[in-house]
Amino acid sequence: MKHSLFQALKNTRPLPIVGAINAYSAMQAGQAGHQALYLSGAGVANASFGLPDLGITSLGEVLEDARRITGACDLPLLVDVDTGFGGAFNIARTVREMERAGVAAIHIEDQVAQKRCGHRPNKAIVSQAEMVDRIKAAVDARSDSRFAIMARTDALAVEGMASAVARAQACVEAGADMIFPEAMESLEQYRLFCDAVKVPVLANITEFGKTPLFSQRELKAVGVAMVLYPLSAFRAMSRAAETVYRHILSEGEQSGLLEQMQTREQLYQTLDYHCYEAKLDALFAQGGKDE
Ligand SMILES: C[C@](O)(C(=O)O)[C@H](CC(=O)O)C(=O)O
Ligand SMILES: [Mg+2]
Repeated sequence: MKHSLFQALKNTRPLPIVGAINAYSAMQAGQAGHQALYLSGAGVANASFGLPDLGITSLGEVLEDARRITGACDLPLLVDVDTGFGGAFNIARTVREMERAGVAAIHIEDQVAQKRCGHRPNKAIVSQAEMVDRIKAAVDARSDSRFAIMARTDALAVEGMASAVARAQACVEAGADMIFPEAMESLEQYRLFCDAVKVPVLANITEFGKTPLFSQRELKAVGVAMVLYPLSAFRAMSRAAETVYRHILSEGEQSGLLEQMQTREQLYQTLDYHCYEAKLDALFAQGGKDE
C-alpha cells in the first residue's frame, strides 16, 4: 500500500471516495484529482462477470480486480469484501490477501452470506455476536496498522435504527476503524451514527437507492467523514456504451458519436503512452549502437 485511507482522511474531510470499475477508470479518477478509490462488490459482479450483486463472486475474483487497480494507481483503495467470503479463517485470509494486494481498506458487512444489494428489500442479517466475530477475525489477521477495517451494518432496514447503532458501537469495540451505516434515509440518521461512534463514518451516496443524494456539504454538517460514490462512473459509462451500440446498429456509422468519445490522444495521455514509446525507441536505438 502506497497511501493509507487514514492519511487521505487527514488531508480531506469529508473525503469523496469514487468507484473505479477497472484499472483505467482508476487512472482517470486519479488524474481528475481524486484522493481515494473504491472497488464495488456490485461493480465486480456486474461489470467483470455479468452477474447480479448477490454474493456470487469469490475472494480470488475480487482480489484480481483489486490487484489490477493497485497495480495501475497509487491512490488508497477501499474494497468491498461483502461478508468476507466465509467463516473466521476465510475472513482472515481475505484480510491478508487484500493487504498483500496493496489494498488500503476493506468493508465487511453483517448480512447473511446470501447477501443482497443494501438498497434492496428482504435483506437478512447475522446476529450482532456473529458480526462482532467477523470484525475480530479481520482485526486479528491484520499485519499492517495502516490497513483500515470498516464495519458495514445493514441493520437499519431489518431491525431499525437502535439496533444499527448498537451494532456499530459493538464493531468499534471489537476493533473496527470505521463505520458504514448502509441505506440511511435521512441526515438525522447520519448525525445519530456520527455522535454514537467516535470513528470515521462513511455515507454511501449510491444513485437510485434508498439514500437521498445528499451533498458533501450536507453530510459534513452532520459529521460524516467519507462520501462514497460506488457506481456513479460505471452507470454513466454503461449508458454511454448502450448509446454507442444502438447508434452503430441503427445508423450504420459512428461519426455522429465522435463528440462523446475520448480521443486517441486523450487515451494516450491517461496511459502516459508517449513515455512508453519514447523508452522503446531509446532501447532500440541503444541496441542498434551496441551491435
Ligand atoms: C456499495 C455497494 O455495496 C457496492 O457493491 O457498490 C452497493 C451499491 C449499490 O448497489 O448501489 C450497495 O449499496 O449495496
Ligand atoms: Mg456491495
